[in-house]
Amino acid sequence: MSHEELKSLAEEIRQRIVEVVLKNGGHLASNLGTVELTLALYRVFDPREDAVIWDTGHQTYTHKILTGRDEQFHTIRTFGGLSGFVTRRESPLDWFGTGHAGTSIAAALGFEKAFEFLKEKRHVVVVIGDGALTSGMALEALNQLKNLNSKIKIILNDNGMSISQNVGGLAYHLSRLRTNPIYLKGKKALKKVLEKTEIGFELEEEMRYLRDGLKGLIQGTNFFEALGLKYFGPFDGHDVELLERVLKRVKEYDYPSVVHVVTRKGRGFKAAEEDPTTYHSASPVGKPKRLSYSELLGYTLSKIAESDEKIVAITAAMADGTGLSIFQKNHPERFFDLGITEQSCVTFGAALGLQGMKPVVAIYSTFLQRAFDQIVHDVALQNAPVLFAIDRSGVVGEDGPTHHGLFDINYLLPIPNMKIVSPSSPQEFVNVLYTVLANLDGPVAVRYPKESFEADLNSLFENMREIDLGWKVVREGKDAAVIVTGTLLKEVLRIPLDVTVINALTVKPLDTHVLREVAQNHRLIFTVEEAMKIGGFGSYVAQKLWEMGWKGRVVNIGVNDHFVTHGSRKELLEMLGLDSKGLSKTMLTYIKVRSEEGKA
Ligand SMILES: Cc1ncc(C[n+]2csc(CCOP(=O)(O)OP(=O)(O)O)c2C)c(N)n1
Ligand SMILES: CC(=O)[C@@H](O)[C@H](O)COP(=O)(O)O
Ligand SMILES: [Mg+2]
Repeated sequence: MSHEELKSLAEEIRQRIVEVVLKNGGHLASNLGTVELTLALYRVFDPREDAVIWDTGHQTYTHKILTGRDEQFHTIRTFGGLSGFVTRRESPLDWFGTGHAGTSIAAALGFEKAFEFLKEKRHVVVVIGDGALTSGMALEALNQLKNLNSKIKIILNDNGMSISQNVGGLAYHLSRLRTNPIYLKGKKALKKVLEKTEIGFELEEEMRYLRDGLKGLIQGTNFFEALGLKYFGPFDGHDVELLERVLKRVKEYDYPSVVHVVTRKGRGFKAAEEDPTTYHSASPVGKPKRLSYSELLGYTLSKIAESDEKIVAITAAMADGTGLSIFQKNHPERFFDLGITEQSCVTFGAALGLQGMKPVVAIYSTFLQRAFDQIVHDVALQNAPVLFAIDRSGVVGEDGPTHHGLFDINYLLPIPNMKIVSPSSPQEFVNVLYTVLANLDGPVAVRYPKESFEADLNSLFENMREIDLGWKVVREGKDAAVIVTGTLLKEVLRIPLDVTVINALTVKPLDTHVLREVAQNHRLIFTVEEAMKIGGFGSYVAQKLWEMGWKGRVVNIGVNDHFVTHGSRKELLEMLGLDSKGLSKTMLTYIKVRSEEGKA
């Protein structure tokens, strides 16, 4: 394929991505940045033979289009359609499934060792973004490459951005490499040579020139070389021909190598180039804008922090997603973005809390999984006052199984000192934050879903007050009792059955007073939660009921023991039987059984 043909193929792919993502939603900016890089990569490495490991996996739409999924591409992120991430369920050319950042280099090392044991001759290539590179996992694995005699090739896709501006010392180092005049001069020089000669271009010499030039200019250490890796670049990541030549040469190297390529997030789509943060994870066009729980967190914390200067907020590279960018605008000196470092965020929060501050660590439920040990060892064991704002708790929708927040109740429940609260409505959410921050004396997790709603902020703040975090009986009925935690309360209240409904605001501790009363008046109790059933809220309630010596039947409703696919949140709740229709059906079945048993 000629250079011109490649260029027009890139353009065609780019247009297709824009068209589909504007309709389905998705990671537009990141994908527009990797079109040429992917084309060059697959002209040099064969993903059927060589293990190509994508970090995070949100930038792989061109990879999908080029690896046999062009026809289904229009279904991406829809229920039953292609995943928005890399998954082995979808293609053998998706070598290593991902959705969380930072796993690629450790996985690549594992593949490389396996190929050595199996005596298979394959190259192992990583594509990792500058944001993902700052995560602990990536840095830990980078540190092992030399030690393990690795030869993996790492393509560092540097666009200067995580979801928002990339932060930290490494980001600064990369920006210095990117913006140095030798690179800019070298880029022009390379271009000239390429224009003049089709063959015989000694790229290695050019690369050496760049490398040595950079070394001198940077005065001191290149981070990658200090770790014993060969560093090449930076190169223009939108120049397919140049990248192809670079990769061909690097492929032959017997060293672990980093090829630093510079790309532009949102490339070719003006709105995304100008605002890559908004277009990082774009909503479908035409979706009405409502207030989300994340934004409500940002507004509420900003408001409370006006009169409480102890409050500080911490994010792991998700300032916008968690709504903390709102807090950042209002209280910039009390906002911390530590990059993709969930573990560090939790430990940083623990220490702040132990010194009398009121840290709010806002992390998506799925990413907080990374920091389990820090929650146990640094926070709970020392009873450090930390408010965990656990966003995207429950099913998130289109991002699918790597991103659903279905395990938080289950991993937090057994931790001593930990309190867990699941508000059922925006007003309750505001009041819970207010109450918890006014009384913060140990770890408290507040979990809320990826949901939006019509809301009047003024009215929410007018009604903001300290509340009792105990359970409330919100409806009386005779056929059964339903104890529900979180925003599924609204689904339960739509059920056309004669049941008592209890809003279980706290998952831990259980409100044993209300539970005892409910147990006295009912022989059938349902628990409802948007979380895994095994080891969840329902099991905890059941355990308490047995300990009380209750003799009735308890039925736990939640997510069964399997991973949940992608689709809209509505479709998934329906599929899981967690919407009012599904809940009603399950409950009716047991109510009938119970009444038959009563007759017998
Ligand atoms: C462990 C973890 N934390 C946070 C995220 C959310 N996240 C997804 S992509 C991203 C930014 C990644 O930046 P980079 O690797 O530079 O990729 P780019 O989008 O810039 O191409 C973040 C923070 C994640 N996927 N995994
Ligand atoms: C790839 C990734 O992990 C994030 O970009 C995530 O997809 C964002 O999710 P939200 O759109 O729910 O913020
Ligand atoms: Mg980036």
